[in-house]
Amino acid sequence: MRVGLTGGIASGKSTVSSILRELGAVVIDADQIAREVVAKGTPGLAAVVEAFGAEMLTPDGELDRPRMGALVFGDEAARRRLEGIVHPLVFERYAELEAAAPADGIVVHDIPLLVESGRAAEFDAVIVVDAPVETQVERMVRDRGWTEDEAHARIAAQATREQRRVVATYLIENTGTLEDLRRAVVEVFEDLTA
Ligand SMILES: CC(C)(COP(=O)(O)OP(=O)(O)OC[C@H]1O[C@@H](n2cnc3c(N)ncnc32)[C@H](O)[C@@H]1O)[C@@H](O)C(=O)NCCC(=O)NCCS
Ligand SMILES: Nc1ncnc2c1ncn2[C@@H]1O[C@H](COP(=O)(O)OP(=O)(O)OP(=O)(O)O)[C@@H](O)[C@H]1O
Repeated sequence: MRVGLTGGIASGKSTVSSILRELGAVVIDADQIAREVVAKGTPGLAAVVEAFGAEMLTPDGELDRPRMGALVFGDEAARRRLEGIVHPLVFERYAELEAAAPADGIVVHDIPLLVESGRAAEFDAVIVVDAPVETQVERMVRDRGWTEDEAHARIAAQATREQRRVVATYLIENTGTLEDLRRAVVEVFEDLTA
């Protein structure tokens, strides 16, 4: 069964995907693939440098992620340009991983931009992790050291909570404790495997 998992930034999506993995699901993580395709020395990173310049590299030759983030989340045209380079590479790698995934069992597709890319209908079920904007911002400021403005800029580049809710087969409202979250995920998993 192909299950989509999505949620706004810092909504708790990675926490949900790791609980699902523990419960026995296979998880394909789009954020992780998006990092791999621009790892040091890849053609993907070379294409990014060609488009945005060598100043987007760290002295070690890695993508300077904070710098790239500061550019693209303040400039929509730049973000679209980066997505135009990275997303086709992600799709390619994604297709390989998907072909290698088990045919039975639960395969969770952890895709932050699932709604933005209009792909919800491709899945047998979609899990949406939702948290209030204030909670998202609080977590980003605490965990990533961003300013509130930087946190809001990321949220502004994404679908709204309402847009995500309409595609949800399962809506997990992550407003309680981590224990509450785990309970909600177990419930969803049990329903998926019933
Ligand atoms: C700009 C980059 C280098 C910033 O890196 P950084 O380490 O700060 O963020 P990271 O990649 O860990 O992403 C964290 C979260 O940001 C959000 N985010 C990332 N890219 C985008 C985007 N293009 N649009 C909206 N939100 C995004 C997602 O919620 C994601 O979970 C990086 O996010 C990137 O390469 N983005 C373009 C590729 C992309 O669209 N990835 C998203 C899933 S395929
Ligand atoms: N219910 C909760 N109570 C307390 N902390 C939580 C809860 N849910 C998630 N967190 C914490 O909030 C932070 C963000 O969660 P997580 O990394 O799962 O979000 P995410 O949606 O995957 O974020 P990103 O979009 O950045 O990948 C983590 O430090 C996580 O431990």
